[in-house]
Amino acid sequence: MYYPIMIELDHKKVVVFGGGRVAYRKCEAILKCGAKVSIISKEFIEDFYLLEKKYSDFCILIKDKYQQEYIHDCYLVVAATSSNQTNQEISQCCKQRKILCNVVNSLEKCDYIVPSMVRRGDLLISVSTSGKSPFLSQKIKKELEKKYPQEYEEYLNFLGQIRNKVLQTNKTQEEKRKILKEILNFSLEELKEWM
Ligand SMILES: C[C@@]1(CC(=O)O)C2=NC(=C\c3[nH]c(c(CCC(=O)O)c3CC(=O)O)Cc3[nH]c(c(CC(=O)O)c3CCC(=O)O)/C=C3\N/C(=C\2)[C@@H](CCC(=O)O)[C@]3(C)CC(=O)O)/[C@H]1CCC(=O)O
Ligand SMILES: NC(=O)c1ccc[n+]([C@@H]2O[C@H](COP(=O)([O-])OP(=O)(O)OC[C@H]3O[C@@H](n4cnc5c(N)ncnc54)[C@H](O)[C@@H]3O)[C@@H](O)[C@H]2O)c1
Repeated sequence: MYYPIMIELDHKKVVVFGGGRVAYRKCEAILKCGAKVSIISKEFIEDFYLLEKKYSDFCILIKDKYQQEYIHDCYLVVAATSSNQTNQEISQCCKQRKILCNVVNSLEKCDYIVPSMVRRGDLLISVSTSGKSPFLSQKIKKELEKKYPQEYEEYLNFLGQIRNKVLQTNKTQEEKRKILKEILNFSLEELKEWM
């Protein structure tokens, strides 16, 4: 059974192998979290060059085939080449160096797997099928996107502000808990009026 965690990637060094659609999806998600990403591949799809522009201080594209020297002093690795043999070598190298590696073509070789995600600011809803059906994860994600629209970002920010205020009062622990639970019965508009 998998144990879910949220990893702080800000300014951490991540190495991704592969320059296709799957590597691109992984890189985009990792770059959004503020990591420094080196991407090594024999070829890159066009979108990578836009990504390199957008995250110029955080992203470097290296046109080369896999070599183990690239796996040095890094925090996370993604093996996303189309060569099963290469992905396996990357996985082995990471094991020796005790670096966590995601292997996109082999669940068994993964030290960690990536869930499907709905982000609304600081609200993160993630879905995983433990590798059984990534398409089901994607389907459930789409359902959740409808149930939790963009407004949840502002709503959560507001709840956070109210929580800080309530925690600063000299009410009892029990009273604070009661208020923080009850405010969830109100919509953003109602809370704004109330404040
Ligand atoms: C959620 C998402 C996140 C992401 O990739 O960031 C993700 N896969 C996504 C899409 C997707 N993946 C696949 C297809 C093609 C259709 C199909 O085959 O079903 C599509 C659809 C598409 O591409 O649109 C095929 C596939 N996936 C894996 C294997 C290898 C294997 O099973 O061993 C193969 C077969 C490869 C082959 O045979 O060639 C493995 C993994 N894929 C995972 C995550 C991890 C488990 C997540 C979970 O528990 O559900 C895990 C274990 C490892 C990992 O990658 O972390 C992302 C949805 C993005 C979104 O939310 O929109
Ligand atoms: N985990 C997932 O979510 C998921 C989803 C779909 C497919 N897959 C699997 O992911 C893999 C990649 O899929 P894709 O669509 O991105 O493939 P792709 O063929 O578009 O891209 C593969 C990339 O790997 C590079 N490459 C190949 N050998 C290399 C080497 N030795 N060193 C460096 N780079 C090398 C190629 O140049 C290419 O850029 C496939 O094995 C596929 O089965 C995984």
